[in-house]
Amino acid sequence: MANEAHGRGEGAGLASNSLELSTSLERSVQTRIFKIIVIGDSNVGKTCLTFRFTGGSFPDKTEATIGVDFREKAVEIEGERIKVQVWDTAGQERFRKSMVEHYYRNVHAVVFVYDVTKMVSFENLKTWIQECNGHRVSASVPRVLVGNKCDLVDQIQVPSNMALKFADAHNMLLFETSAKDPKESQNVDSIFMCLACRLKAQKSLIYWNVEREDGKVRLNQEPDPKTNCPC
Ligand SMILES: Nc1nc2c(ncn2[C@@H]2O[C@H](COP(=O)(O)OP(=O)(O)OP(=O)(O)O)[C@@H](O)[C@H]2O)c(=O)[nH]1
Ligand SMILES: [Mg+2]
Repeated sequence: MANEAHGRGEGAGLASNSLELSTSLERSVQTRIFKIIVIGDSNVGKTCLTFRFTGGSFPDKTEATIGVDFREKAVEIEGERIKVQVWDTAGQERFRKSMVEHYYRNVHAVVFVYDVTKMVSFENLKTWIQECNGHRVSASVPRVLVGNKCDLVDQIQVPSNMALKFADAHNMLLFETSAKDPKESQNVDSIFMCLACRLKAQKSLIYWNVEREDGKVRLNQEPDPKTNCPC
């Protein structure tokens, strides 16, 4: 009897375990991952911006990024849990050469960054856009422009109207912000959240995270032209 009772108990345990497993599997299968790459000259603050978004703080010290650093943040948009995977790329040519193909492969959105206190970093945006276009990034992949280091008010070289004109000409939204200034942290978040909202509406740009299975599955659905993006 004792064995029987024990046996029954085990069975119930198994059932609840498998229920838990399937629920967690379902949750993980349903998590979409959006790959967003952050591009721009060295020293413009790409690492600090991605750190601010994913970690909520400004790093005390950074070193030039070598290759790429990945940072992830789970966000919830209209009740859906989404993983925003930020690819913080190297600005220095020697540290990025071998990685460039990987940056652009299956990218969902691109963030171009310049430093508002360095005109040359703004002028170089043309080259970054050319590189991006050269890697067959589709026109439907959303792109935004970010002018960083706005806290250095006395040193600003790139006027807002010039940046806005450039952004308009390239069909991008412009964010002027500071990774350093804590008061700007919401603005930094909105760069990535705005892109995530747009991507959520584009059903073709979906990667499902099948954590317990081999790799990721790409779904080929038609894009949904309707967007709920608030920006
Ligand atoms: N004042 C100010 N300094 C910043 C800001 N963002 C970054 N910095 C500083 O700018 C320097 C470069 O920042 P990083 O984030 O490492 O630059 P990066 O674009 O990642 O550079 P690479 O990895 O070489 O491509 C660091 O000394 C940061 O502290 C900002 O918003 N304001
Ligand atoms: Mg960096």
